[in-house]
Amino acid sequence: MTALPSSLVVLDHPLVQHKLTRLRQESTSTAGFRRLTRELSLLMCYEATRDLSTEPVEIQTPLETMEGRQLSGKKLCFVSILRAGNGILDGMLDLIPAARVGHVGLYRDHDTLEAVEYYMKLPDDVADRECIVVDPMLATGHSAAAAIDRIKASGVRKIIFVCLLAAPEGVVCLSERHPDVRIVTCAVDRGLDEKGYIRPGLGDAGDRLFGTR
Ligand SMILES: O=P(O)(O)OC[C@H]1O[C@H](OP(=O)(O)OP(=O)(O)O)[C@H](O)[C@@H]1O
Ligand SMILES: O=c1cc[nH]c(=O)[nH]1
Ligand SMILES: [Mg+2]
Repeated sequence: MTALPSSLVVLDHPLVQHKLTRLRQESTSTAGFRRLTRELSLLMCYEATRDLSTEPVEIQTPLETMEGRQLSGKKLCFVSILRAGNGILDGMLDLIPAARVGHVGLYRDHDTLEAVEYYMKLPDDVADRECIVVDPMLATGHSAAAAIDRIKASGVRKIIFVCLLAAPEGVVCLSERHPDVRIVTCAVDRGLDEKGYIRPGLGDAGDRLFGTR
């Protein structure tokens, strides 16, 4: 059994596990897969943002004034790893609609399993923001590690990586290349097969989200 790092958070909440099980099922339709991904994204966003800083704010309730709390500092930036990351992005933006968004376009070379970059656009002031990087799958970890290399090169200091499913190999790879990055996921599966797919997994997340296969 691979030793998993302390930077890993696995959401063992019953709602998360129920929805993840439905998501994995081959019989789940494209529409169902999208809806479940969105719902799981809300729950993952809740966990990923638990350390955001807040500040006091005086407000008026219908009955009296009180001191509430509001988020402080610069707003968040979500970074979606294209294309499957966009399925998670939708749910995250439901919860934090004012967040900025960056995109890193990567695909896995089928033979080498290395990440190949084809697009990159981050907000100009991304270096002043905390980034939550989203991609449904952490398989070998090459895509996530390459995306985070590029985001760090833009000066970002705090990054959290959020995915639906992880393989132990991907968790180890990402935490070795980026030990400072917290990983939030719904499950860590058994491992990778010879084609680099997560087993038992859920198949190709991009194809299931967008109905391309
Ligand atoms: O950890 P890794 O081994 O790098 O694999 C994970 C990557 O594979 C999938 O993307 P894919 O290359 O299928 O692109 P897509 O999102 O366009 O389908 C997935 O969405 C991740 O980005
Ligand atoms: O199992 C896997 C591995 C990488 N990408 C996917 O979409 N699924
Ligand atoms: Mg894919």
